[in-house]
Amino acid sequence: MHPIPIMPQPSNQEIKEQQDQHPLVFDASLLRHQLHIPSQFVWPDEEKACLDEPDLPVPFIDLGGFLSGDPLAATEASRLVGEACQKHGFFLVVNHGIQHQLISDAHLYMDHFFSLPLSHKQRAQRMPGEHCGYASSFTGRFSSKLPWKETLSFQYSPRNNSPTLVKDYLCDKMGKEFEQFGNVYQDYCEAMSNLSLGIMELLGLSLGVGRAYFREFFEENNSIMRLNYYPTCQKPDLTLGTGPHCDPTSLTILHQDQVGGLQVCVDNEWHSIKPDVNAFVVNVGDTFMALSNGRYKSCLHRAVVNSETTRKSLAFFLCPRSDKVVSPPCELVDKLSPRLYPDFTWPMLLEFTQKHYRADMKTLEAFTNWLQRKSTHSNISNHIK
Ligand SMILES: C=C1C[C@]23C[C@H]1CC[C@H]2[C@]1(C)CCC[C@@](C)(C(=O)O)[C@H]1[C@@H]3C(=O)O
Ligand SMILES: O=C(O)CCC(=O)C(=O)O
Ligand SMILES: [Fe+2]
Repeated sequence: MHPIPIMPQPSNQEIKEQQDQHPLVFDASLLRHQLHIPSQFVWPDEEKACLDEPDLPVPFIDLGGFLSGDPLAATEASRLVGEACQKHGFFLVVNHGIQHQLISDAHLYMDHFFSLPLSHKQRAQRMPGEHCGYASSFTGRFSSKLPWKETLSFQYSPRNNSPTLVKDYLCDKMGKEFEQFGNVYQDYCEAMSNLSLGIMELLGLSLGVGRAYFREFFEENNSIMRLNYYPTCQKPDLTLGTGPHCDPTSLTILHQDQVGGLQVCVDNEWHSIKPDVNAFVVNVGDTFMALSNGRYKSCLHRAVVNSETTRKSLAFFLCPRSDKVVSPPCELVDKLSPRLYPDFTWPMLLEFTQKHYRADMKTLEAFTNWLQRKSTHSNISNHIK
């Protein structure tokens, strides 16, 4: 019989020294057991989260009547949506028409993907400056306040442009055996895009620009789907799964699993959003805030992690087609409400968040200043020519 070699286990001090000397790799299968949290993952005191913020009692908006064409139900749903968007920019929807099976498949296939060994997931490695692909935390991208999460992101555009974009991307990166995996997310994105167009009708009604206005604006969208996977962490009060931010995108439709961890900031207080398997959390992002000329708020939120259970969320980020100019309809601009943001296109804001600025709670303000500086600069250079 051969003796089984027993590897001596490194002490926490040794782990700390090793990590301070070698480039950081977020391998969740190892890091989730470690008592020492590398300093790059430790958030400053003023941004540290409390894991059990009080639940926010938020009303569920029932979309059943609206989706089946009842005009009175549409008026009521748009009133509730409008109220929530003016106040804090997020709400929950139920009876949304998305098959329960599709949502549970989307969660199940996430488990398959993120349980793969790191090297296998890295076949889809996100490239510097790009927003799509697999990222194990953002170790090569940022050097501090790293998020305790792994993500897989991909682009989505509705059917007539590219009916198999999602599936083709995932199969191309991960191999042919990921065809079923690709089909699930292709279908999930299509369902999310349709749901978001319905919500755009409610937003249009509530803002008084008509039901069709934003639906048409977003009909051909260039959206992003992101799978967020938050491994357990031995010191969850030091870290954050996703730091405090407003989504730079237009509208986010999020499905969180039953673990809990999403928190939103309302009137300067953080609150937890209790998971509900039947509900989607919807939030306004910076691009829609600009489109509504500031009438609707881009919602400030974050995600915490815990020491017991891995958490998952599915985020669909609705974004305008690349060539659409983000400019509010004339009904939302007048003497009392002058233009708050300059015209821009989604690729300009996306590039800003991928190359110049890490998205946080001030992205839209920073982007506006950046655009204004750029335009002053180019006016000066044109003048000099
Ligand atoms: C366009 C995007 C950038 C981020 C992914 C989408 C929409 C939300 C952005 C993000 C989640 C905001 C918090 C910071 C961020 C770096 C993250 O923690 O993932 C952001 C995403 C990103 O830049 O990759
Ligand atoms: O995981 C969550 O609950 C929130 C994630 C999030 O805010 C994001 O991906 O933008
Ligand atoms: Fe977000």
